[in-house]
Amino acid sequence: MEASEVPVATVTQRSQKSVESQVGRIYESFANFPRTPNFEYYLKGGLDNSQAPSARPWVCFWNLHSLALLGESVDAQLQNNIIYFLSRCQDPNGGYGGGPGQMPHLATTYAAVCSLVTLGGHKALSSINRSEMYMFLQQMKHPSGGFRSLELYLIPYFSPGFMMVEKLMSGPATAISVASILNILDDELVQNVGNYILSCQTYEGGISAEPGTEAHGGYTFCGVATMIMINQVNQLDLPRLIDWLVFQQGKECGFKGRTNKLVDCCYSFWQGGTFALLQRACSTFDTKLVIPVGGKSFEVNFNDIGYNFVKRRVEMEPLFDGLALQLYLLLCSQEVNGGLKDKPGESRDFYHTCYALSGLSNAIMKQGASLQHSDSVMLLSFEVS
Ligand SMILES: CC(C)=CCC/C(C)=C/CC/C(C)=C/COP(=O)(O)OP(=O)(O)O
Ligand SMILES: [Zn+2]
Repeated sequence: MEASEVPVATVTQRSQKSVESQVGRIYESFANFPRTPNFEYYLKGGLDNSQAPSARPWVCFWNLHSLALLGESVDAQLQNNIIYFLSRCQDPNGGYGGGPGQMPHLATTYAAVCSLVTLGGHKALSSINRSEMYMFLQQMKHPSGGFRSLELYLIPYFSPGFMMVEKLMSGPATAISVASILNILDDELVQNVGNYILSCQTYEGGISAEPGTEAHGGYTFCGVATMIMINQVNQLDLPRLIDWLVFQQGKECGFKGRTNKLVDCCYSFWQGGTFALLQRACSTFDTKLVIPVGGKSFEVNFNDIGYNFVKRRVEMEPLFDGLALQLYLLLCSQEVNGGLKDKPGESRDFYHTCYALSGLSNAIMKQGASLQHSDSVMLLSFEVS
């Protein structure tokens, strides 16, 4: 080949190469960072506590909720052990940490409270310190309407002492549902939460973890459930939200968490459960999904949330293919030796088992049938006091 025939990279191709190598370097350095105990890390934790040392109340919740969905109970000895263990995770100033002596965190607080409510009974419920819990939730509140997950969150690999105010969508959802379950929800805690969630609804229609980021099934469930609990769900752009949601059921029949990603059994609950919430919320609108835009403020009616809401009759047609979803869950997500997994080729874990069973339970519900008590524990509240 003559020298003149050797293809010369264009300016655009050279810039593209340079960007790719920069991005490659960023990925490489991220891969070498020590993992922070963030939600995704411990969600994907393995089958035993040792792999999820900062998520032990979650391990309690995923297993208790799975057993409840299967109609099983735990024996008295195990119940006592769980109550005792969670009481050791409770901070004297309110909230629950990921293990005994760990700093309280909203996500583990939510998991601990849901575990105790699932167990039920005086001993479990009275172990929750409600007045300190209220103080803890107040401390976690941020003026933007978001909630911090931890009081101070240090990111050592940025700069020492850098303080990140973590306001992921799971913050408002866990804080508001804990307050609602414990009957300590008030106007002060609700202040600005709706605005924060509205600022997270994206151009696609789904809800993101924080403003300006990508819509995701997990955060969409959190956002919608929270808006229902604070009686502001009709402020969201619901037609657009439902449009986004229906496109998340993939051709494999399971749900994906976000556009152009792969299906994963846990979204059977996060996305499928959002349909269940919207079907109940929308059944009360006389406007049939024509939602007024802007301005109108809605009063919070704390009596119309929780178990009453979950038991509402559903008049709307199903909005996703529940039978196809059941097939995906039963044929593609089940492990031969028990447990459920994200997708074929992955291994089973407690998190996916819990949310695949929750999604399955939602998918097999008959039109108009009321939810079982155990189906509703996730984020939806009922009063315990
Ligand atoms: C109440 C509460 C605490 C709710 C949590 C909500 C929730 C499940 C958020 C999603 C976090 C998560 C595991 C994202 C997966 O990202 P990925 O990039 O690994 O997976 P993807 O490709 O499916 O998006
Ligand atoms: Zn998953």
